[in-house]
Amino acid sequence: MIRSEPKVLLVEDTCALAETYKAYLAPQGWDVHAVSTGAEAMAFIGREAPGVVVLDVNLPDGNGLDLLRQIKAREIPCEVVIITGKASVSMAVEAMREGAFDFVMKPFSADRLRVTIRNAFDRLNLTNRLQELGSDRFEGMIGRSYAMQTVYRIIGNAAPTNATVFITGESGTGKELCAHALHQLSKRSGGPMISINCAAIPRDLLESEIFGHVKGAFTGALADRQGAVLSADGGTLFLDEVCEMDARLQSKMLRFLQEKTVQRVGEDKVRPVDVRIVCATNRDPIGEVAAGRFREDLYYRLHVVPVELPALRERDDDVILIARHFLDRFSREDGKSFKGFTPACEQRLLAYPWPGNIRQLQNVIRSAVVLNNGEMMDETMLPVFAGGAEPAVPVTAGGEAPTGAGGSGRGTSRPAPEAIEPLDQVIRRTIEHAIEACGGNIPRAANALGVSPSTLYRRIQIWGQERESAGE
Ligand SMILES: Nc1ncnc2c1ncn2[C@@H]1O[C@H](COP(=O)(O)OP(=O)(O)OP(=O)(O)O)[C@@H](O)[C@H]1O
Repeated sequence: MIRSEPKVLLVEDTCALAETYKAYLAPQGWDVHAVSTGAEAMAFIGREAPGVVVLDVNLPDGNGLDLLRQIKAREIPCEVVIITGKASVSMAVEAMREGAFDFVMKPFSADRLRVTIRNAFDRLNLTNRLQELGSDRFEGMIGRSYAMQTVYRIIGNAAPTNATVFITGESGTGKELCAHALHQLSKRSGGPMISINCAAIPRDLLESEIFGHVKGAFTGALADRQGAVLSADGGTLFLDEVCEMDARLQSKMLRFLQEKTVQRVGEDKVRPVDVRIVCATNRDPIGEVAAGRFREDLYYRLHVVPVELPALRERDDDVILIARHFLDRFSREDGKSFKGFTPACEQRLLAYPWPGNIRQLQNVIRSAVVLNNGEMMDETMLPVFAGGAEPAVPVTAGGEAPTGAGGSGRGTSRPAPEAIEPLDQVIRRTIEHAIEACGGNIPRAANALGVSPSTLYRRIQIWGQERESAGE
């Protein structure tokens, strides 16, 4: 269980500076401790579990980045704020990529340090709330797979900052939903969020859609248009399919990012704007740069915090959680009485590769609810499976398939309904078998099963809790 006491650890080897920071933080009522080396810091963290660690990048026994990596590798539940000088700012940027909450550059005011630490505590509290909820939802996103937990953590860390976020992922993986989460969790959530799909707007109109125009600037400019950038002032601008911009627009975008000013088409006036950029693509942006279709300098300007959304087929059993959510929602909306999926149907949902990801899953379930009736949805109601994707029969570590699992493929003989083993039971037996076969080594068993160790730890925890509540 994550602890969130307002305990702050300062890791700073210059005594005078440590005392100054302590004095800065004294009025906040936090329990502030200072140590001067990385080794002392790790010992303190292990013993006292501070909520926030404020870390100088230069330490006598290594650098702050190494310490940050140790904290992250051990999954220690705390937020890390990096203190950096001008000379080591690139290390601080690297630290953000490695999961630091924020960095403050020397010299900084007492207020800057206090606000950053307060934000870090807010972030930690939010994370704790999510942990308590079992983390299967985050700002409208459903899923508790390891891959999605990582995404939630990056969103949570990036949201309160002004850093540009670059979201990649196949079509339908939730890139727009992710952009909304970033806006909602930011301090800009009271401001506007403007979305522009660069692929959906004709290329010759895109510039004025983004930057605006004045009446008469070109044929068809019948009235002034503010444009997305000015409309997003004080908020977030989401540029979807950003790789579709042509070369001219890419240069204009680069200038805008450098100067933070905007000039509408046909107007001399330059206006300052305060906009946070989130962009997304389902292309491979590096490939687009290599092919000369996307400017490298623009790519690096935009690619500050990358978020990679995994394909649905890479999210363990999230597909079931999401499918149940859609089944429930559409059943309610359409006045149907579906309560769940049959075990065989869930196996087919898990086995299917979902090339159109969550959008495809949503559409498939929507039409199945409209076209069918009953309490349990079975695989015959989902025509997407007619293509013949075989169900994912969990294979035990010994190599054999457990009895009663699967067998619902078209053309194979069906097992008797009473022979069907509940999916949870099949999964549990498979996992227990794998752990036994790997001599109790959970990471090795996870590797053999093709899931993350945290998936196994989570399941083991749940079984423990079930045993406890059953009084075993
Ligand atoms: N984790 C999730 N849980 C529940 N619904 C989701 C999740 N991710 C996406 N969705 C839903 O799936 C649909 C597609 O999501 P979204 O439009 O964000 O995808 P996208 O990656 O932006 O797609 P595209 O690349 O085609 O623009 C939306 O209806 C969204 O609400």
